[in-house]
Amino acid sequence: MTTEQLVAQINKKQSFLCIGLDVDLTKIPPQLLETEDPIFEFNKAIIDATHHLAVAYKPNTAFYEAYGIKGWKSLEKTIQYINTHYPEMYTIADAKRGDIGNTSAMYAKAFFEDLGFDSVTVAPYMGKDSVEPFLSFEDKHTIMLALTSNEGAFDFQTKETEGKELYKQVLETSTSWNNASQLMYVVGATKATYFTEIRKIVPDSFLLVPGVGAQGGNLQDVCKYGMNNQVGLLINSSRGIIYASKGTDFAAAAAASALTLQQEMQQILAGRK
Ligand SMILES: O=c1ccn([C@@H]2O[C@H](COP(=O)(O)O)[C@@H](O)[C@H]2O)c(=O)[nH]1
Repeated sequence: MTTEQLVAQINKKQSFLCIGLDVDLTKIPPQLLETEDPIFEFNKAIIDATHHLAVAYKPNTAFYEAYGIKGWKSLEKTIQYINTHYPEMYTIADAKRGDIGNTSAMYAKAFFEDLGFDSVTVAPYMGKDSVEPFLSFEDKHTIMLALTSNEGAFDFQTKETEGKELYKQVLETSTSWNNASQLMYVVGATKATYFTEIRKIVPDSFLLVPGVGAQGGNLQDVCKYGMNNQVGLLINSSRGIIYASKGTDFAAAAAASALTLQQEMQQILAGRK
């Protein structure tokens, strides 16, 4: 999916919500555990109930890899289900990959070609030659960690070297890489006050923003400081939506939780006019 197609979906749905599909078998309704593929059945119900309220789905691969081959199969079935039934949805493999060039090329092939995701998250620590193999795929985005939502972000990302914080160096340097227009960046919702500085460096880029909901990030603040004239934000909530209820009403409860965020987003979008 191109950036233009993503922006068109945001305008059409009046939503820039990304729903995180982080399936933990200890948290899903017990009756699903009796099915052959509980992870997929859970995802399918959530997707069918929420696709009209969101523009993106983000399975974090850790939640699938944790269950071995069965988990990877569930991930494959989930992305195939989205691509077949809701091809307008933007998909993010939250895998945080990145390695020497030839290895990164294989990661890119796995997520873009084999699984068919629109984008993948990548760690910037190994630099340009570890990220560019992802960027060489047409109409695919590479979402690089910039300033993460966790407390540990302050261990390295905000530390200064040569008078500049590391996350700013990551942002600035990456803008010169081949196909940099296909980069997006992860910035945590818990770091709302940093968005002004980030927008000075990457005014036009999309930012994937996790941390709303369970981690306590504030949607209004993120939008106030981080929104650009194309919206430029994908706000992710995982646990806050998919575990809204553990009962048989889990999909309806997820939809209600997604609706609350979508309505808040619609109001914010209306306020920009
Ligand atoms: O800085 C980051 C980068 C990634 N994540 C991931 O996003 C979701 C957040 O889940 P919630 O349940 O809404 O807290 C999860 O997959 C994280 O691994 C992040 O939180 N922060």
